Amino acid sequence: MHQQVGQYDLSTVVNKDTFSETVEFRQCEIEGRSLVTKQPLNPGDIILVEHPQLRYLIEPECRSSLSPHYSKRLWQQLKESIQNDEDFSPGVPAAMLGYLSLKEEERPKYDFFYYPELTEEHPTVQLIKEASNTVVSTVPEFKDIDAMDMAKFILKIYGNAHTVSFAHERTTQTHKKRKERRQRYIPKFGEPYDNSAFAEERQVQQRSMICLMTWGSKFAHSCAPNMFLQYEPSENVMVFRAVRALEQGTVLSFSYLPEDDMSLGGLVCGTTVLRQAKLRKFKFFECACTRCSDYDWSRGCEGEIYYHKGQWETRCGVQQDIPSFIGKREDHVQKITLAFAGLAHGLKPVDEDSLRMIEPYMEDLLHPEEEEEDDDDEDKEVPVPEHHWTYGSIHAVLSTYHLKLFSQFFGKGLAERFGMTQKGLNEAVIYMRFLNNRIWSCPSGSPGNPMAAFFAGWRILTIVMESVFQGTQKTVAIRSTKTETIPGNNSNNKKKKCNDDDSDSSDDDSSSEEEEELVTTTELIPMPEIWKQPVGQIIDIVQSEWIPLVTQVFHARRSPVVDDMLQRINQFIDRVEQVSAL
Ligand SMILES: C[S@@+](CC[C@H](N)C(=O)[O-])C[C@H]1O[C@@H](n2cnc3c(N)ncnc32)[C@H](O)[C@@H]1O
Repeated sequence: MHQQVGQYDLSTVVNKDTFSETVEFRQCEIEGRSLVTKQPLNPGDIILVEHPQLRYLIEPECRSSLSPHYSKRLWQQLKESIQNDEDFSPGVPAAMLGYLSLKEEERPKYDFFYYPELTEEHPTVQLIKEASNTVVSTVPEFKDIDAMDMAKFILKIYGNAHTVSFAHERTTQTHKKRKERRQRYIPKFGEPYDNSAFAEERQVQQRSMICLMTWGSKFAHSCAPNMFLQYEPSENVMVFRAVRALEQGTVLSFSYLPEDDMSLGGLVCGTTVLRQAKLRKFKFFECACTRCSDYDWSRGCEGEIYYHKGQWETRCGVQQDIPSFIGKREDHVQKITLAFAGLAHGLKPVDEDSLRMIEPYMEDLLHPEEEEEDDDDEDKEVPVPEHHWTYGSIHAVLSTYHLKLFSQFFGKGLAERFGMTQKGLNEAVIYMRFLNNRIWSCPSGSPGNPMAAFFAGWRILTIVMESVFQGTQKTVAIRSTKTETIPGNNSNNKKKKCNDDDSDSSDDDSSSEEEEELVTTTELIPMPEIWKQPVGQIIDIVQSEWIPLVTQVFHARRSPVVDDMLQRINQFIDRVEQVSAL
């Protein structure tokens, strides 16, 4: 089967011509029906721009065009139908509301979507069937619904839809005032670089929405995908771009696991076992992508032993200490690292006790204390291997702790006295190198996931940038006289004059005080010598790898979010250059 996409409905596709020229619809051996390139493509080429066929909020809070049937009572009843499984709350209730909003005549459109057979012994299939039966027999709004048709619809959502997060700004009185204050500051101090204080003040919440795409759902999944997808809320379109050069006849893929997940790369940076478990549970298939078929590089096995398809393979001899990390202890370390990452990155509130534990706990994972010789060798703790993904996450958490959390809780002065910034910068270098060596590309030479590595690294880079900005400037208060605000006058000279006046304040003429006001301004100060090496190493990675990749991938169609990221990186590099010259 080689079919032209034009034989089907292209009404949701924005770039109909290029989409039809670029891809064809084929039955592939591993991935089933898929979209395959009809011609060679370059990184950044736009493959598909598509409006969702259906979209709704995952967690609605009021009745709106995105959830026309919402009511507090109904939502509660639907949630109760799946109360035994946390993983599915609120995905299933939201899909049920989505089904309720479908018009009868729209239903045939959903025949084009793949779903697993209802007879499958798959736990998700069973759960969705049971929940649908319960709701139809107990909730009045659903009494005329065919339970099995709704179950099929929910399975189609799970199997095919995309979850997109978008910024949602809350506008309460306080926030309005804060916004105004921020606007007043911008002309004085410039745009803040993710100054998280401002980010919190703005109260921009991330909301999640389900988008079902007619054609976007036909692409295969890969953990080392050849496309990157991004939702653009301003146009309500999903954009699929090539991330590397592709030959004619290549199966197009994106990652069904979110790559722009900023919680340190999430699953895409995790082990094959974790990624496959998630895809099995929510997408109903065993992933057979190149990264899942390769050795499991994120398990930290190098040189001698490889974890491959559930068992150890050796080339030359056995290294006992590496496998001993896999298993119970590995699971434990993963859980702890992820919990701390959640705290460190503001996903959960951090209490002081956990904060105090972060550093010693992470250090102990990296360098476990030597235990007394024991008969029971099996329980002997080994350091987290250098190439295990949790090793990367541990350094990301430590970097965040040193650069941000410590000073937030115990004060900036103390942090500086303890050399926290330098420690944090060193940790950031280790993490960013880890991402580039392990996730960006696979050590076997097969492609990795550079976009996921970029987004995971961005989380740390913003913290690094913020620390360097803060550490290379100081705020000084100066007196300024209103009468001196002559257009075209050099403001620096003006400030200098005021300072000079200040130094001789004993001679101040008190009659002029009425005309003076206190103004704050920032002055650049040199970067501490010991920061220079890690900051230079970070800039090397960003300049040699990150900027070229992102610029290439987004060149044909710009993205406001990515433009903003690049602009902030460039401002950071400029700042480092400026203060180096001081
Ligand atoms: C969203 S659908 C993709 C379109 C689907 N092939 C169809 O016929 O409509 C996802 C399904 O495609 C197949 N698939 C996609 N990527 C795969 C992969 N990396 N390994 C194995 N199967 C894959 C699986 O059957 C999966 O359930």
